[in-house]
Amino acid sequence: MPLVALTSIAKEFKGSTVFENVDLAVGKGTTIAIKGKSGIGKSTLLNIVAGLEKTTSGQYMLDGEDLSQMNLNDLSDVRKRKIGYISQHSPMIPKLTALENIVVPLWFEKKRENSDNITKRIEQLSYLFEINHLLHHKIEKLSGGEIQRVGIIRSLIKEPRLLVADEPTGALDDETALIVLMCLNELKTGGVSVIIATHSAMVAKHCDEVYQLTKEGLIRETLSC
Ligand SMILES: Nc1ncnc2c1ncn2[C@@H]1O[C@H](COP(=O)(O)OP(=O)(O)OP(=O)(O)O)[C@@H](O)[C@H]1O
Repeated sequence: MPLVALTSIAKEFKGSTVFENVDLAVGKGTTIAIKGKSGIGKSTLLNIVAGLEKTTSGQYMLDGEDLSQMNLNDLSDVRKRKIGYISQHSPMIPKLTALENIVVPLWFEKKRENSDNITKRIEQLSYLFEINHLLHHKIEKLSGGEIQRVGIIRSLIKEPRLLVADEPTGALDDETALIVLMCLNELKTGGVSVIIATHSAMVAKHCDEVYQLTKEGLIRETLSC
């Protein structure tokens, strides 16, 4: 069973159709790139996948749960349990350290997880993403690529099954973007599925599957070697 299954998804804003007939199946540990011209609806589609927005019609199954039938409260609960989200500019608190920013999502947890487990997870991820030496540095002193890696670790702190990334490398130069991409690809080994909206051919090249979003649905591209 795929982790994500979208069937005939359509989205309208005030009666105007953004897209329709969107079908997508995302396996565990798979990275997916969604391309498409500006304004076609990539962010809207990712917001739906991230549980931030409702579909107008169609079915969205995530890990066996039907998100298309849920109200906003239940969607928020699924988001907390199963979905991580990053965008082009991960919002950070500049005067706090990288580590303090990473644990912000845990401030709002009713049930606190064992802090040894959290510390271990942050250590592992920060070594993996090569920012372990920066954990106690203030965010305002870090580069864009370093901040983006802090953002990815923060989005993974609650061990989501799915990471939704809206133009995660859009504000970075190619070299830094590649480092961030490598980090995202590393998540596959832990079974996390990643869906990335991007304009970048380089980003798409590093994903397992690439799709073009059109008004009539998603079209899979064949990858050339
Ligand atoms: N909340 C909203 N209310 C009304 N219209 C919206 C809303 N959000 C998005 N839209 C419209 O939906 C369309 C798709 O927008 P979206 O941001 O998803 O496109 P995109 O493909 O991500 O664009 P870009 O590549 O430029 O970021 C646009 O025409 C936009 O104006």
